[in-house]
Amino acid sequence: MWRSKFVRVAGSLFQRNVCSPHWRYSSFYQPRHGPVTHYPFGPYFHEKLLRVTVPLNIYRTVKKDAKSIIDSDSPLTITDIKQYLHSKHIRFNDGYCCLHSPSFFLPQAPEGSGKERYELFIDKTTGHFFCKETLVEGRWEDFQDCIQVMRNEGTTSISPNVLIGFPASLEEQEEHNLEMKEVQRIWNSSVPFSELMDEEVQLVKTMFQISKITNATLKKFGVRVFKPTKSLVFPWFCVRHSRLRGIKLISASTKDGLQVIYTEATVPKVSSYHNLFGLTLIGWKDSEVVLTGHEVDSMAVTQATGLPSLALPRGASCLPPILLPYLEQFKKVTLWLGGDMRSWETSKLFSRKLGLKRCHLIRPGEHQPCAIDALTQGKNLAKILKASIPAAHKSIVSFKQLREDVYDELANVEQVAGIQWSRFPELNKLLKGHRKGELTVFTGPTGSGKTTFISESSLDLCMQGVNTLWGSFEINNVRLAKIMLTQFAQQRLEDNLDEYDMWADKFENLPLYFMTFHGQQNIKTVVATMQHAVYMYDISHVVIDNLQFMMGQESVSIDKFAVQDHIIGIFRKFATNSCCHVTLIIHPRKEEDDKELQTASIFGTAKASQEADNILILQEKKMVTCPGRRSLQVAKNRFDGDVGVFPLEFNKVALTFSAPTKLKPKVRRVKAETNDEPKELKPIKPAKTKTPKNEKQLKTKDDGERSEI
Ligand SMILES: Nc1ncnc2c1ncn2[C@@H]1O[C@H](COP(=O)(O)OP(=O)(O)OP(=O)(O)O)[C@@H](O)[C@H]1O
Repeated sequence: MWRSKFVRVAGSLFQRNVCSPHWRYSSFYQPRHGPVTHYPFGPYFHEKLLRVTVPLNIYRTVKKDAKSIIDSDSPLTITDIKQYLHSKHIRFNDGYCCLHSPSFFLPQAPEGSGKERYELFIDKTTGHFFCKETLVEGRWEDFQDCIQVMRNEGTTSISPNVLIGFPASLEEQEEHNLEMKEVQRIWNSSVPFSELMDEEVQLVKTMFQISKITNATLKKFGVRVFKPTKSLVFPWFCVRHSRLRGIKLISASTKDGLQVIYTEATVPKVSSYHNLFGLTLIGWKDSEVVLTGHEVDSMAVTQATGLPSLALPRGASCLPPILLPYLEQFKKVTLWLGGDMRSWETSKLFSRKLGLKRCHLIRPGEHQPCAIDALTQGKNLAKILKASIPAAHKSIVSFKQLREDVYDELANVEQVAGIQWSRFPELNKLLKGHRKGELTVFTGPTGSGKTTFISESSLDLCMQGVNTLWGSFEINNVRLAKIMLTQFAQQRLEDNLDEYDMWADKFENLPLYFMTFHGQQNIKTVVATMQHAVYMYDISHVVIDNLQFMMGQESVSIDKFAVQDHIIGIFRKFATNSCCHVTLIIHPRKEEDDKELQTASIFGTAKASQEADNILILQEKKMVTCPGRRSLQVAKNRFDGDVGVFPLEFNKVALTFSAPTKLKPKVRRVKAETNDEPKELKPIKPAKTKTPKNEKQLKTKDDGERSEI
């Protein structure tokens, strides 16, 4: 569907093709036929990523379209941004994550008058800009457009309404209005603690384990109680206008009359809920902040220490770059995201995003739990904060600096082993868990169900909060999402269409993103997109289906295995540097009818197999007596060396491989010879130049043919 957007700039209407990567001003307008999308998050890669949810933004509309692919271009760098600003004589200060510039959406104070306010923030990584005063935001291209318009008009400022010319669709507007009504309704019917009876206050505090939080603190942070659902209500106020923008509800319920379960809900939905809880209490002179993962932790910190504290909107799961401008004023940021190893790992990653030099980390441990627990246990929070360690590390360290880390690994064996699959306990037994920074190579015969299996296993992790990015080059995103949704609902939704919205609503809230690539792709572009996704959405698991789509088809004379090794090396480096797990699906290089696949069936040389931390093979034949049955072989496991095989049962209705709980399959362990070398690895001579007969015909499944190599 072809749609255009119109932007009203300084009184003129310019047609804008938001799909074009090079669109600038009207004279640069390049019409291009195809679907139109607009993503507000980044200057370059925004059209290569697709989230399941549609973030609602009143200034911008965001459209989902699986086919919105743009040609490759060189990524934006901080040097590009600075050079542009210099060339246009735009003043700026270098901040931690952003460049700060006087906002051209406000009347400009004369240079050197001392009245200039550097309220416009330009993200150093993406070029995305945000004016804290007017709340106008946009892409780097939009920034350049505004400058161009001002130059043409001979003005030094521009109306903030310039970017409001992108109307949201009626449907989105309606959804937004409904959400705001809901926010107001819940807020108006919620009760401040001061209006509750003493017994009620005690009951609520006991239920939410916040007995040590005083009524004064709850009042200061504006927390209320919504009686109909027995929930705590945390407000999201706009800092500028004190307007209510959203709410977070935390409800408590009991399971089996014993265990208390807390559930969280936000309006608007999580993807657009960008509240830094506590922001309204921050003064412009504050130069130090404690960043926590939960609202109650922030309240505990402020109450116990008097220090400003902010809570991230989605806990330790992500730090959306749109929040970074609000953290620029702080010279010291202490990350105290929780009391477990996962929060610790995340705080190390977030400190990279925030600027290592200003970040300090609280190391979780028995004596340093999360802030609310520390308060409840009567610990000295100021002392814990004082013991925080600088995030910046030196290139050379001694064991003295490592000893605490080593102790943590020994004392938290389960957490170090990674996230556990809930649908595949056999994988937990062999691999022990899913860990950040590893490279898993997955193979299996053509059409054996590789995509189906990895789809379910990645969904399993995603449902547990692992931020996941799919690069599906073979089947399009609609088909992939359909498979995942079926696996999520564990039923044939074709026969239960009335349940579609209910499942889709739940599915939409998963931290799941798709690259919009399809067919052959350049590895550099793919990796750059992955890097962007890690920055924007804190992705910790990337699935690539499959490597053959990055191999290129032009030159038949190139040694294909050398290319494959090279690509595996690139993914290895990405996994390590970005602390992100990469699962790479690879077609086997040879399939012989009567033989099981081996590690050597995938790789050209032993070097490539050494790069992988885990090697998984979906075996189709011979492993079990019943023909057509599948089993999963863990052929390499660098974490602890355990390898083995277990049968898989395919459920055609739910498209799942996970066995029903009653019939859990048994794992057959195979002792690995070494940790690093797969058991059945044989030295293989690199293949010569001959291309397998049908390799040249590599096509996407949507081209109507299966990929065969
Ligand atoms: N164990 C199984 N038994 C029968 N059908 C299966 C099984 N696993 C998957 N399928 C079905 O086979 C088809 C192909 O599955 P899938 O695309 O996952 O295979 P693949 O190994 O990724 O294929 P390719 O080698 O072409 O990439 C799908 O329609 C899927 O539902």
